[in-house]
Amino acid sequence: MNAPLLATRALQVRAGQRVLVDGLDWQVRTGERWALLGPNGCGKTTLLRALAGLRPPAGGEVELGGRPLARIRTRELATLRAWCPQHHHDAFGLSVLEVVLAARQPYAGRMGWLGPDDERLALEALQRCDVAHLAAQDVRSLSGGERQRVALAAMLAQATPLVLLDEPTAHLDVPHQLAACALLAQLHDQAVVMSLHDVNLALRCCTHALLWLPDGNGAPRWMAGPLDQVLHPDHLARAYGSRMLAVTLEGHRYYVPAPR
Ligand SMILES: Nc1ncnc2c1ncn2[C@@H]1O[C@H](COP(=O)(O)OP(=O)(O)OP(=O)(O)O)[C@@H](O)[C@H]1O
Repeated sequence: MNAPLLATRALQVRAGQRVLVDGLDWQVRTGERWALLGPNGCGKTTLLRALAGLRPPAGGEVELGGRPLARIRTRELATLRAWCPQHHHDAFGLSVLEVVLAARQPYAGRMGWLGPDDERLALEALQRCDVAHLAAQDVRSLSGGERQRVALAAMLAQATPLVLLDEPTAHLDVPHQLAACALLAQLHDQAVVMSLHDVNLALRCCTHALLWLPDGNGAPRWMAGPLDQVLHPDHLARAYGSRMLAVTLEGHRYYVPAPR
């Protein structure tokens, strides 16, 4: 088994007075795709931001490639992990190609110049995300789904060993959700951690899951492991407070909420 790329040790994450994650010991390896699952407000985004190095943990540590995240400088960090947030705020009228090229900036030479290879990689990424035809368009004019696919293209262009995505399929229509899943499933040389609301998408494109479970009193527990161990109907019912039925259609397993 290869060494963990991302590891947390006794990780604690808080938001205000709330403890969202407590004592999390967890490891992510290259080739694995983890779904972060749990109800609204359980802490998926806050945990992802802590893993990305965008907020300090309240306790414990995050390690990337065996090094404490806090000791990795910003520029190097940008070559090690890509962060694809849930919301995109575009302040300037950059073209779509310029936005994706910005993801190549960590690899720029001393003068900050990008080369023809960077442009080729950016264009390839746009093509893989079905937005090459928008390359010259002002990023502020895109639809929600188009903007999301441009963000995925930027993530591909950044070419980092670790990819962290917050609800990457939000805003996408069903064919593009499936295409995004297929794309992420091809990233065999990278590790992927993504928050998702759709358990069935997780079943389709992930190998592992980290599932929020309520704890009667005190901090919640996050259950980590291979998908088929974690995504059990009983666990999902505890997490979401709603009974789930497992069905098999054309050889694929799906979960549907039971009628109340
Ligand atoms: N500074 C803060 N002070 C108090 N509470 C906060 C603060 N920041 C975030 N929270 C709360 O922390 C909780 C976790 O938020 P987070 O965005 O991580 O949840 P999430 O699981 O990603 O939710 P969703 O599925 O709705 O996107 C929320 O209840 C949020 O209101």
